[in-house]
Amino acid sequence: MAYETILVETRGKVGLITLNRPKALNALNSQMQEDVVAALQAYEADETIGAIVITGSEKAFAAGADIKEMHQKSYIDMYMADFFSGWDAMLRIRKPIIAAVSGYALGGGCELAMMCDFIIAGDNAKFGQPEITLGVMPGMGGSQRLTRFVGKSKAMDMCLTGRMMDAEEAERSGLVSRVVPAATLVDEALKAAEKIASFSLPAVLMNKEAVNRSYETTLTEGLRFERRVFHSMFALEDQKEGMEAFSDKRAPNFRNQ
Ligand SMILES: CC(C)(O)CC(=O)SCCNC(=O)CCNC(=O)[C@H](O)C(C)(C)COP(=O)(O)OP(=O)(O)OC[C@H]1O[C@@H](n2cnc3c(N)ncnc32)[C@H](O)[C@@H]1OP(=O)(O)O
Repeated sequence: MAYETILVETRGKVGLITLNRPKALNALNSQMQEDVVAALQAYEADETIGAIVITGSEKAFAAGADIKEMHQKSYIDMYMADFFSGWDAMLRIRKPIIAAVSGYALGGGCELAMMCDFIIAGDNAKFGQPEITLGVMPGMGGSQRLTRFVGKSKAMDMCLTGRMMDAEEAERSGLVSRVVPAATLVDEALKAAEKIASFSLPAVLMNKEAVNRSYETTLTEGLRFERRVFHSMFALEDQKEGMEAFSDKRAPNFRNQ
């Protein structure tokens, strides 16, 4: 399938989506939202794919929602279109998605990265929620997800001052899982995705679901959910294979069953 605003390549069991509006620093317009969601849904349906990486350019993962597309819209335009709600489809993707962030991840760019399952940052990455400088506030989840990642104090600081956080601070604050040299960012993200894709797909999906559940429920309910899902994994052939392979001192051969 051809996309207008992204490049899509398959590398073995990994889907790689590259945001591709370089002249606008990958500003996220409605077309890009449609393209990214469609590509993710295609990878979700593709049985050969075990994990997905989303990346941008060296200068910008994405410099935010497209201000030029938005700025003339009225309240009723935004409300009736439920503007940005198209991104919610990303949350229904069950396969893991890694954001590989180089350069600017601002506003909607930071929010898109946070919608992924984890973020690997290049050492040149800069994160921010600068909406306050435009007279608005985050609208793709920044005020909620950033607060969960980095805590109230830093999230307030970022949203109220609009300042950027560099890669080192982002790692220290828990926003990103690791920082790597910008030159090797995509390779490192692909390596992580290949590792995930080498495991049992149902086990991967259940791990993702359980970690995400911790954001939505109490500790008691989350622990109960984890135990039930863990028990259910003993119905998988891949559980037998994984544990037998350990005992036999050989590599497991997972069949996603
Ligand atoms: C989703 C919500 C609700 O949360 C809201 C948002 O996301 S609002 C957007 C938040 N993002 C920003 O406010 C960042 C805006 N961009 C910048 O501040 C700067 O571009 C920069 C600091 C990231 C980089 O500066 P510089 O290197 O000087 O490049 P520029 O010349 O400014 O940009 C190059 C080119 O890209 C266009 N651009 C950049 N960001 C956006 C954007 N968010 N929307 C639309 N277009 C953007 C910029 O206008 C330039 O294009 P031309 O004007 O030269 O055609």
